[in-house]
Amino acid sequence: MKEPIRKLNGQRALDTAKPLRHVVAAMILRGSGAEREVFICQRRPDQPMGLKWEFPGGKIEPGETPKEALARELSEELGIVAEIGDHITTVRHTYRNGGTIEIQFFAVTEFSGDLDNRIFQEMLWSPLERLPDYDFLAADLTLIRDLAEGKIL
Ligand SMILES: Nc1nc2c([nH]c(=O)n2[C@H]2C[C@H](O)[C@@H](COP(=O)(O)OP(=O)(O)OP(=O)(O)O)O2)c(=O)[nH]1
Repeated sequence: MKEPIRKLNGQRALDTAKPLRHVVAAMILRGSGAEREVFICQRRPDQPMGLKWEFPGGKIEPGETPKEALARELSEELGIVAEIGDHITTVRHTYRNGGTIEIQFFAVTEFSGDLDNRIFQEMLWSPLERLPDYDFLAADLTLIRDLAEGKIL
């Protein structure tokens, strides 16, 4: 590890300080009460953190508001035109590779178009209490537990 860092001209601090990545993700909801379900997606095996489950979304691009970014991601990933609803929560997480992400979660209850799998391994509707059965990305685990226990939504 020492050799490649030295080659970077002594900029070790810059090399290790990765910028915060701003991410948005959707909780697409249907049904109510005990029937309430949320739409979840599994990453492909060849992606980083492959086969983990997540909420559809992605990184905010320069010049986008969080809601604009999420609407774009849902169009690209699922082929839907979504109305981005209330902000639910924001989570910060540092992955083992040293990268920190901040994820803003929004509710989506209205959209047009059929959910079309454009990039995922698998996708499905899950009852909230069944979410802990899926192997979610580490940043999502507290949220998953809170959703399953009825503490959020
Ligand atoms: N969409 C989504 N991303 C999540 C969730 N939880 C979580 O840690 N993430 C992380 C995975 C990615 O590092 C990042 C999402 O950005 P992205 O979807 O554009 O990134 P990506 O898979 O291409 O991965 P990369 O560019 O960071 O290597 O946020 C989640 O529930 N949904």
